[in-house]
Amino acid sequence: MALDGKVAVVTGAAMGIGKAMTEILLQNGAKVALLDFNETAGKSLLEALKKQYGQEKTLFLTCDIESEEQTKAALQTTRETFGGIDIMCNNAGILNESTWEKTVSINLMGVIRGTYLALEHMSKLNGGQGGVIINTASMAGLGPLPSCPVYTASKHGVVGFTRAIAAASSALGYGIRINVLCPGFVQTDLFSNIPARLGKFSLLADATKKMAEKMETLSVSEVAECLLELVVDEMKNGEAFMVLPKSKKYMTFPVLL
Ligand SMILES: NC(=O)C1=CN([C@@H]2O[C@H](COP(=O)(O)OP(=O)(O)OC[C@H]3O[C@@H](n4cnc5c(N)ncnc54)[C@H](O)[C@@H]3O)[C@@H](O)[C@H]2O)C=CC1
Ligand SMILES: CCCCCC(=O)/C=C/C=C\C/C=C\C/C=C\CCCC(=O)O
Repeated sequence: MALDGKVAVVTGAAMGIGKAMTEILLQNGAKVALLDFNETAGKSLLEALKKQYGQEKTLFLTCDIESEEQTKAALQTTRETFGGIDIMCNNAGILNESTWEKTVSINLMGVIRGTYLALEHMSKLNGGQGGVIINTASMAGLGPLPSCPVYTASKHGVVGFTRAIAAASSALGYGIRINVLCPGFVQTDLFSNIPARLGKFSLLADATKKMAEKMETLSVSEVAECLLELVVDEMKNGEAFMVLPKSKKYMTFPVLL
């Protein structure tokens, strides 16, 4: 898919990986609606992006993806402002093993919500133009991160949901490709204050830091490059793309049928 003139939505766009995704989409000619519940960071980023890319290329919408009403309204406003939605990046996520229900609600339910609401605008069965949806999981969606059982569960959920809805999209003719990104450790706010995020597993903080040192960390722009690959490559549907500093690979899974 060529990005010039296309319309993208990025959740969790104010900081970290979402910010880098927003920037790479803009650099490649897309218009981007930035959704985030951090209004201060979102508005400040918007101001900088408008100076760099022009007034008409971006939009910031305060949106908590836990809220059906706010997410629905944000997608409607994006469509009314830019004329449609071609690319949906369900990226917002948290890591907090203490408030574990919230971790599941944002990381898994937020991705499902964002996908279903985007399909209403994008699916060819609803009169949409088709397009591509990219969900952000993690390497913890492919294997266990012992210090973060609930985060791990939420990310496995994102991988499973994405692969199944991608197969459904293909079988039912939605005209939408749906893929999932699975990065290793990335230098962002989420990857800071680790003991405080782990709750009853804080004793495993040192082991987690050692694991991250051994695997090495990614920059946000390395992850954004992989998002771009999944967006532009028309052959990619239902893929789980594992991204590490020195290697990236499309995962293979057991064939069930
Ligand atoms: N940093 C890392 O090591 C890795 C992160 N990931 C995933 O990448 C995604 C982005 O994470 P980072 O950029 O690292 O985190 P971050 O903490 O730097 O940025 C997350 C952004 O999402 C927003 N956000 C959080 N909850 C939200 C909600 N309910 N509604 C709207 N916005 C919300 C935050 O305000 C923030 O702007 C997450 O899904 C995370 O699980 C995946 C692999 C590794
Ligand atoms: C404090 C931790 C921050 C967590 C952020 C995050 O999502 C990082 C995850 C990094 C690694 C995930 C850990 C375990 C994955 C294990 C195995 C994957 C196996 C893949 C394979 O090749 O089969």
